[in-house]
Amino acid sequence: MAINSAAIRWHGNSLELLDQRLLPTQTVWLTISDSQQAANAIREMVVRGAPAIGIAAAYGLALEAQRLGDNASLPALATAIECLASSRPTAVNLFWALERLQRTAGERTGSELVQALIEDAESIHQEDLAANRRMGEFGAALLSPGATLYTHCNTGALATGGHGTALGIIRSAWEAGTLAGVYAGETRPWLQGSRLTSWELLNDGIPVTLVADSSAGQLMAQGKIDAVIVGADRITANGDTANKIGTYTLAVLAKHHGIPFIVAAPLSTLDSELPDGSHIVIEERDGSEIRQIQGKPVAPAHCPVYNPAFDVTPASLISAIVTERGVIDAPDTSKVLAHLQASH
Ligand SMILES: CSC[C@@H](O)[C@@H](O)C(=O)COP(=O)(O)O
Repeated sequence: MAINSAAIRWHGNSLELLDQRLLPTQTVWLTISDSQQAANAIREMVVRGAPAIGIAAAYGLALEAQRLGDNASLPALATAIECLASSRPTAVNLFWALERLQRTAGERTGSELVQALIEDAESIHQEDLAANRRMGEFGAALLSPGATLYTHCNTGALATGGHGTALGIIRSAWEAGTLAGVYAGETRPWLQGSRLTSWELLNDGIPVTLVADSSAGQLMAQGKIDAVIVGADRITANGDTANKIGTYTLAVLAKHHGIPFIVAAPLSTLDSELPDGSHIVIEERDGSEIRQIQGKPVAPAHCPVYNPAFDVTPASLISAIVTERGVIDAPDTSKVLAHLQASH
C-alpha cells in the first residue's frame, strides 16, 4: 500500500525520504533500498524526530527482508536489526519499532515474512498519524483561548507520520481557533526550529515568530508566553523526559515564571523499562556540528566541543504529558504506569 507523509514516501515496496538537512532551501528525496541505507539516513539526520526515526527503521527492516526474498528469516535479519539499532541511541521509538517487527516476524520465513513486515511497518506509519491527531485534540483542550506558545526543535509532520506531536497540538489549537501564535526557538546546532518548524508553520498559515534559543527567558519575563510545548525522544516510568538539547533549560525557565510546560509524545515514546531519566543514553554528536554552521566555520577549527544532542527534563518540571490516550497531569511513576496499563 502506498503511504505518503511529509517526509516519508512508501510506495508499497520502495522507500523515499525527504532529506531534511537541506530544508527549507532544497527539496530532495533520497531513495532508500536496504537497512544499511536506512540506518545511514537516520544517523546522518536525513530523517529525524523520534516517531519518524521509528517509521524509517521499520521500513528499512522490511526492505531488508524484501532484499533477502526466499532467504528472509529473523536470524537472517539479525545484522540488519543491529545496524538499525545502532544508528541513534536516544529515541526509544527506534527500538520500539524494531522490537515490534521482530515479534511480528516470529518464525515466519520468505515471502510470508516479507509481507508481514511490510504490513506492520505500514501500520506503524498510519497509527502514528492517527495518534498525533488524537494528541492534537487532547493537547489543544489544555490551552486557554488566545494562547501564545513557545516550542523547541521540530515535532511536526516532518518528525512523525504526519500532523506532529507538540506541533500537532499547535495545529489542532489553530484549527480550533484557540491559538494566537507561536514562538519557535531556532534550536542550535541543527536548527530544526528555524529550518523546519518555522517552515511547517508558515506553510500552514500559523503565526510564527522565530527567536534565538537564548531569547526564551526574556520572552517569558515579558509575559509573552502562556505555555511551553515540546516533544520527547524517551519518557521514563517516572515521567522524566529526554528531548532536544535545550529543553531542560526551557523547563527550568518555565517553572521560574509559573508557565505550564507541556510534553507531547505517542505511547511508543514511553519507556517504562527505565525507572528514571538517569538511565537514558544521551547521544553525543561530533564537535564539528558546533564548530561549524552548515559547513561554515564559526569557531577555531580545533576548539574542544561538548555536543550532547538531548537533555533530560525531570518530571517535577513537567505540568502535563499528552499522549494519544489522554493527559497525564503532574506526571509521576504511578500515573505514568497507570496510563500505560490503561492503554492495553
Ligand atoms: C515528534 S519529534 C520529538 C523529538 O524527537 C524532537 O523533539 C527531537 O528532539 C528531535 O531531535 P532530532 O535530533 O532532530 O531527531
